[in-house]
Amino acid sequence: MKIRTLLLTSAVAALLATLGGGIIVWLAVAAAADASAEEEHAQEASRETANLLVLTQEYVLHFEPRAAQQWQQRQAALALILAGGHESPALQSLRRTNGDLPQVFDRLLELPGSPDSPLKTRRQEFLVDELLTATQILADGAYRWAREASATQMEAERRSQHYGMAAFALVVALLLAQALLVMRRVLGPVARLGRATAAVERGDLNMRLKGHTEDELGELNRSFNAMTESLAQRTAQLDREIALRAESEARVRSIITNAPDAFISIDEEGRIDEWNRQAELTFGWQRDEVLGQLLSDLLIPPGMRAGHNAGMKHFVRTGVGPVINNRLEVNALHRDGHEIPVQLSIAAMKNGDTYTANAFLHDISGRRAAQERLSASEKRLRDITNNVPVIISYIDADHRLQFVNETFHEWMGVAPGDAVGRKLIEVVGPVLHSQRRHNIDRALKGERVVFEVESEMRGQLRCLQNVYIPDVRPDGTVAGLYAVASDVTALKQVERRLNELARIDTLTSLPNRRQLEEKLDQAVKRSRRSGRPLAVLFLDIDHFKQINDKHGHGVGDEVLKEFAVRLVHCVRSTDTVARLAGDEFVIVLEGLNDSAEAQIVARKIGQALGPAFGEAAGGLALSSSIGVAFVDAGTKVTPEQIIAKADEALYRAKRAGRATFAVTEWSSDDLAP
Ligand SMILES: Nc1nc2c(ncn2[C@@H]2O[C@H](COP(=O)(O)OP(=O)(O)OP(=O)(O)O)[C@@H](O)[C@H]2O)c(=O)[nH]1
Repeated sequence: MKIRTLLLTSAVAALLATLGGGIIVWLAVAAAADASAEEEHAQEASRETANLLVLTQEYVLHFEPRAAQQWQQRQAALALILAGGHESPALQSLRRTNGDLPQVFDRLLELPGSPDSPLKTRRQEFLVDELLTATQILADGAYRWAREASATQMEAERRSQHYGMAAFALVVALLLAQALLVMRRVLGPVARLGRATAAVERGDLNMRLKGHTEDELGELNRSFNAMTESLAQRTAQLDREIALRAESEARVRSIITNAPDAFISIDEEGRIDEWNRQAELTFGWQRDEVLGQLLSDLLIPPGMRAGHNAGMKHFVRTGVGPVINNRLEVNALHRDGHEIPVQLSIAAMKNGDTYTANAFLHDISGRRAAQERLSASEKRLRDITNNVPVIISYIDADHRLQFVNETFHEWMGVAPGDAVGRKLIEVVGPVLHSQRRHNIDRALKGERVVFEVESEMRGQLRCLQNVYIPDVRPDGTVAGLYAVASDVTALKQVERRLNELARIDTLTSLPNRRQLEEKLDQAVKRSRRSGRPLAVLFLDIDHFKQINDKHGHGVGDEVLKEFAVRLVHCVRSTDTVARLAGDEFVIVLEGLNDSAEAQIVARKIGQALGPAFGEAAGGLALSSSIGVAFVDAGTKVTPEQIIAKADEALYRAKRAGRATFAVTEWSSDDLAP
């Protein structure tokens, strides 16, 4: 049952009981009052009857009229008294007795004052006696009535007291029962709830109440449990959030403390309220020294303070300013008075109606010095690149020129300002571009390329040695290429000359062994292509050693020179006459029809040597032995094999007595594989 219903029911019961008890008590009290009034009435009647009896006795002694009058008045008053009161047999008897008295008294009055006869005397005595008896009876009756009324009144009073006590006891009992009920059903659970609430207040959110009755306290218990459960969850959630926030704050503080940049925050008055470790390192002030100090006094150079303070005033009100949310480079004061270049980032923080600021300051002294060093280095590099006689350029992956030096300007006639940013083909033209395109592509694929190319630049043919170096990013992709082009035209000419010299016999100006090998190789290939045979004649001056020995090496040299000239005259211009070494010469005859033609040439040489040599050559007559190797167009032999065959034939000619020639006989073993 609901407590409210229970309390209401018990209250109604108590009320009804109290009401009933009250009515009973009231009735008892009323009865007692009634009995009391009756008792007073009876007492009064008793007193009056007693007085009447006294008056009667006085009257019957003297029979005075005044006494008679008083008796009558008293009797009438008694009649009036007896007329009231509760009807009862005793009262009715008293009324009757009192009502009979006047007749007796009147008869007594009717008697003369002094009886004059015994009869009268007797009659008077009889009437007196009757009157006294009746009055005495009346007095006795009134007395009894008074006693009875007094007993009745006492009984009524006692009863009313009993009823009052009983009602009081009932009310007390009911109140006690109700109190017990309240204690059992309300105060106990409320006390437990109070203890549980106190426990919750102390922070014990695991407190749960047992006893899930269906009354209000049961509901309250459930609500309390739900509330503590919710509180526990909410508290746990809050704890987690607080922990997360604390962790986040700790992280932020750690980041700020250990930030590589100086972190400074200022309040709306421009006073410092945060100063991290890097700020200490950068500006030389310790955190404890600067907290509460004006930023402008510590960090702003004197010349900038007025502007700073004006800007601060505006910023504090509006949250905006030229330095807010911008990255600027400014100068700040170090503790020792020197200025430090710093990169400044400021964020505004709204704080009620005003704004405060958080600033990160990064000391860029090192960077600035590095920039200056870099600029100087770049300038030096530019000076160098502009003054070296090579083209230095950078071509990006899109084939656009991103750098060219002054030499490029000089050779190509395009100023760096007109070349940078444009496609290479637009700057150098399609011809030069096509000469380089393949190698550019190779370099852009990551290959270091070195190549030579001859290009006409501003009407001048230049032989350029190019080095393309790929610009490889850390991830392996190629951003572009560095191109270095050196003009090796002069070098090439020297090289060509050296090459020629290396392939020419300096004494006779004939091709030497090296050039002979090249020319023979080409001749063999031509022979195969043309199908025309060729022949190689291997010549050696007979007894040349003796010329040297007899006439000296100078004469020997002259002999060799004139010998060479005579050989050249014996062959066609398309043939090759070469000096191998010492007095050994080789002639390559091309475009032959058969071996007979080679033999004809051999004989012709023999005849050409017949006349005496010039004066410088000592006027000598000499001869030569010749080995002839005839090579048909279809014969697959190598130049070395041909030379060897000719040498072999020469040996045979020497053996045959010199001043003659011998022709090679090829066997199948001689064929090249
Ligand atoms: N003057 C001169 N002599 C040279 C030169 N080169 C080699 N000789 C000499 O040429 C000579 C060659 O002699 P050989 O061919 O071996 O002998 P030879 O006397 O010709 O005898 P045969 O060849 O058997 O007839 C050597 O004495 C070399 O010193 C040169 O450039 N100038």
